[in-house]
Amino acid sequence: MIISYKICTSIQARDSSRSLALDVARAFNEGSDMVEVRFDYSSKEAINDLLDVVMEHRDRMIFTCRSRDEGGAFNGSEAERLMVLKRLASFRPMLLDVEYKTVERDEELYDHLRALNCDLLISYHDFNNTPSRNRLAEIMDGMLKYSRNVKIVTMAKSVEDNESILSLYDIIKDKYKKKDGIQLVAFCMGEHGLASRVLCTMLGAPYTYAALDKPLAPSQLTLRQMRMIYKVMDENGYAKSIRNDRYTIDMVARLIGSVLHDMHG
Ligand SMILES: O=C1C[C@@](O)(C(=O)O)C[C@@H](O)[C@@H]1O
Repeated sequence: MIISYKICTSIQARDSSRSLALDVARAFNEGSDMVEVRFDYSSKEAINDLLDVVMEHRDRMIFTCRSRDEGGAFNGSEAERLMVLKRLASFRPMLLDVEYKTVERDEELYDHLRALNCDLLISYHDFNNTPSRNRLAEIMDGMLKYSRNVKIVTMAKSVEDNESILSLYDIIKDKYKKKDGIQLVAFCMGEHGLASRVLCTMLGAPYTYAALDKPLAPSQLTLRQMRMIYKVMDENGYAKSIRNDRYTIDMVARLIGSVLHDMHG
């Protein structure tokens, strides 16, 4: 395999620890490199039991409890959500995903999480549109003050939005040094953004996201679909010709369409 890519499968932690354990096992068996556990789908009472069953894999896991205003499903107050985040951090997963907006407005939370020595993934989600390239770069610079691990996921309204979001990888290369160790995951959601979900890892993202079955975000592909798309790209020698331009994005979008068609047809 020439194309190097990693996939993080997003899993909803609902209240049954047994089904969470089964889903996690399935994701790893089906070739997922990492798992994102979405604790915003569980009640706060269930969290300890759920943590028990994922503990052994925590060094390959991203934990999060996403706020409702960034696409999450948490059913308690904001104070309760912050308590959950602190609890999750105390288990020291590979990364704890916390929204940029949350750490920006709550320095105390940020200091607390840092004091627990938990590596943070600072995230930004926009479910309405994709800001301009300049605005995306500004957002990313602000996020980098909090962690070297950052994630920006926005809604694509047009094919051009893929180019905007993927331009962040060039900015990282031009503006920062390798030794800064910045790990950026940036892609678009929505049907128009599918190519960026696949291309991001080929342009510098350490991993992309996939669903186990049902998508947890607009147009999230499944782990099986993602793996098949990369396999076909590899077999057809795509690695050589990958750039962030309209031609590549259209080519990859067409390939995704035909792979999905063949898988379901
Ligand atoms: O930020 C992301 C990416 C995502 O929104 C997606 O579109 O694949 C899925 C979320 O679970 C994850 O936290």
